[in-house]
Amino acid sequence: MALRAADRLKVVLNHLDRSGVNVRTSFTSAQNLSHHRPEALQYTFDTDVLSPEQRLAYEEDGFILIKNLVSEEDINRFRKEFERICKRDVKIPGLVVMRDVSIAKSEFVQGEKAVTKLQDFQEDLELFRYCTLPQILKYVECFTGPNIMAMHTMLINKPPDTGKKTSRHPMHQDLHYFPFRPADRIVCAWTAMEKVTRQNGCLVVLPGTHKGTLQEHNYPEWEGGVNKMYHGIRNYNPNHPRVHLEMEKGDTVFFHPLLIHGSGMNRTPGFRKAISCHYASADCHYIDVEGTTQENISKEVEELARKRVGNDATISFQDSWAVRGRLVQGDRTSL
Ligand SMILES: CCCC(=O)SCCNC(=O)CCNC(=O)[C@H](O)C(C)(C)COP(=O)(O)OP(=O)(O)OC[C@H]1O[C@@H](n2cnc3c(N)ncnc32)[C@H](O)[C@@H]1OP(=O)(O)O
Ligand SMILES: Nc1ncnc2c1ncn2[C@@H]1O[C@H](COP(=O)(O)OP(=O)(O)OP(=O)(O)O)[C@@H](O)[C@H]1O
Ligand SMILES: O=C(O)CCC(=O)C(=O)O
Ligand SMILES: [Fe+2]
Ligand SMILES: [Mg+2]
Repeated sequence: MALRAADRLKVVLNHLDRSGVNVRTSFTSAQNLSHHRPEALQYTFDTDVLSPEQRLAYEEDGFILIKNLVSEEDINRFRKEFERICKRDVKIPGLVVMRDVSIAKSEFVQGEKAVTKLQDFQEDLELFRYCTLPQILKYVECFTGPNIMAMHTMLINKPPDTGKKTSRHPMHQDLHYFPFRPADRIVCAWTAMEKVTRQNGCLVVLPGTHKGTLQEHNYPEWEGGVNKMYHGIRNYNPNHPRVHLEMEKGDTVFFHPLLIHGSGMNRTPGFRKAISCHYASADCHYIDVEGTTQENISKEVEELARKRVGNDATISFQDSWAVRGRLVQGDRTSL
């Protein structure tokens, strides 16, 4: 019988360990992204944080769940700040408050009940504290190396579904939104702000899909509507094995930007909150997405930027990321 890939990797590791070859990728190679790394471990660095089993699991699955990583106290503080923002007690530069499409386009609902997502909270000192938590960065470093940029921040407040199924997030790869590479030096940290279950629309992931390529994305043809920029994979295969990531408050999943994921609708009367940050190595570089599958999202982002800042200034897709990115560890070498 064929060995599972994870078992194959274990065999490779054991063999290399016994033969005295150093298989533990070091920060020396992390700093130089083009440096040769053993093929056995392509996605992680050894920083004495992930066990060999955890590294193999991430290599194999493209995600790893760490239980109880963020304290109750911190999460309660993030929740308070979210409430302050929704009540408009604070005005944060650059922050986007997004309402669910089915609510925004029909009823008039005020306050946090209308808010589906906060995006770009990098200027909010309290929420941005999430991105700098040492226990998060300790893990992030295993994927990005030591120079770390917080590139994209979100607080997701998945509302009870209105009946139109708009609370779903279609299956996608986050890399679709990012004009920087290499993909393996990007990681998302996603922390449950309360218990998340299949009932309230937990994350759904397709393990191993991080080993594939970036797929074509566009708006799914959903009768009840789709939220702005919620692109989904065009040829989504509903038969691929799925994992529902049920998590407790404070549990954190780290996942690769090519991992196909989404979330189902919220069938409960409560809101399902999560806070997340996408990190990238500061050594990553911007790419031109013209003529690629990312051209549609880049046009959409540039269009939205034009609406916000007016026609005179042009903000490119790449610029939109460069202005939001914040250094959280090491040196801002490139991004
Ligand atoms: C790894 C990354 C993965 C992702 O980030 S996926 C999601 C990324 N999504 C985004 O970045 C979207 C950010 N959202 C926004 O920019 C804003 O919320 C958005 C959609 C422009 C609305 O801005 P507002 O300031 O609320 O503007 P507004 O109330 O005047 O509405 C303007 C027009 O937009 C519509 N709208 C509002 N919320 C929407 C929604 N959720 N989905 C789709 N359309 C929506 C609204 O009906 C209005 O349309 P119209 O002009 O009247 O036809
Ligand atoms: N046609 C589709 N195209 C893209 N993504 C889809 C499609 N249908 C569902 N999804 C996505 O698949 C994931 C799972 O959706 P689903 O509604 O089945 O949730 P679920 O939590 O698995 O619920 P259930 O318990 O009913 O299976 C979500 O990310 C959802 O948005
Ligand atoms: O919290 C969720 O439902 C998933 C959100 C997500 O994957 C995203 O915004 O990229
Ligand atoms: Fe995502
Ligand atoms: Mg389902």
